[in-house]
Amino acid sequence: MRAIIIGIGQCGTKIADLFALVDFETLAINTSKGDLEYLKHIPPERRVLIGESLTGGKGVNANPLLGREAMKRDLQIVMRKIGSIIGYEDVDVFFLTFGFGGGTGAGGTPVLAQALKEEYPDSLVVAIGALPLREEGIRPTINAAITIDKLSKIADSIIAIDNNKMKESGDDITKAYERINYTIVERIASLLALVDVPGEQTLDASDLKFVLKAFGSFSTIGYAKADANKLKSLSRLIMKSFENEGLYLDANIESALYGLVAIHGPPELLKATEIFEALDYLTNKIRGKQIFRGFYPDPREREVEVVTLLSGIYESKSIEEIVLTAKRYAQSFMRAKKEAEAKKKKLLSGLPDFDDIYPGGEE
Ligand SMILES: Nc1nc2c(ncn2[C@@H]2O[C@H](COP(=O)(O)OP(=O)(O)OP(=O)(O)O)[C@@H](O)[C@H]2O)c(=O)[nH]1
Repeated sequence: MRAIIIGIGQCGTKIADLFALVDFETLAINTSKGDLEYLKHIPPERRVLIGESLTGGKGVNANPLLGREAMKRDLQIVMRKIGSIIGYEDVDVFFLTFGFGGGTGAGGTPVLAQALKEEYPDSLVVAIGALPLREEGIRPTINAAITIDKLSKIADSIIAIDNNKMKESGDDITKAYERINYTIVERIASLLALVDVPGEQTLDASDLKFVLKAFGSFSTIGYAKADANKLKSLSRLIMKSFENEGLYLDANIESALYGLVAIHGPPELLKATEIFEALDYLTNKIRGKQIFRGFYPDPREREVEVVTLLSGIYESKSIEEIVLTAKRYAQSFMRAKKEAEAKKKKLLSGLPDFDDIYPGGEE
């Protein structure tokens, strides 16, 4: 299974940087030179500054029009860089990490996603984006809603992470982002690490690709972990991984089409009856009724870890709130603009031109 992680913008490159720390192939793309320099683990030759002629390397200040233009202008450089990383071996999935609320990520990601789909039609393009916090105001919400709409027509899946759900009250924002990013990478890396690994029942790259090829709908990844000597019920732990508190998006999992569950832990604890009890429950719960499963008994392991990927989700409160707020705002903004234009027109109508008032200059 070959995955390439491409971070776009500040949030996206910080997340990609953590993936680099755990040895994934990564690329960082940003309009801000300073933010690119700040990365710790992605090597300098895997960092691409875009839109320098547009922004002077200073970022786009949450303006997705500039983010889009920056990516368009330097798309050839970006695609050449991606081509040089790929070489001759196929890529199964491109994961694009970004923040939905900013300018570089929100504007640039759909442009890159489209180019990747055209150039690598056999690879999946999966967007992993952080949704803005409510307190950030209306602009990030609008950026997010419009980018969700665009990506839903291009990407195979959108793994949306709701910062509101993941932020704990009292968290300072930098710490909160660090923790959220770490959680995202831990979950996705744990899942990818189990694909193609020999186990009692193995998940392979084609299972994961099947689940992620979900028509531009939403996906979410759940997670639960317990100390082997403290585990009371494995089926309860598995169910916890796809209950609301285990997921990082408010989503109605009953609306999911596909699921994939990977369970890793000491062999004596991976009891088939308990696993099947939980997986039957999940299979009956989701609309698509298809669950892929992988069990990985590992005698060295002292923890039981469950990663659950649910895809084909069309009902999510987190997404609905953003889209409806953006739509309400856009409608009232356009109404206000129309009223202001009508007022201006009324106020200015009936004014003469200069030559109606002043004597002509040709006399
Ligand atoms: N989870 C998470 N979200 C983040 C992080 N940094 C920013 N965000 C969110 O992402 C959005 C801003 O995106 P950024 O990546 O900072 O912006 P950008 O794409 O670099 O675009 P510009 O800064 O406008 O050039 C906001 O809505 C934040 O809530 C982060 O490290 N982790």
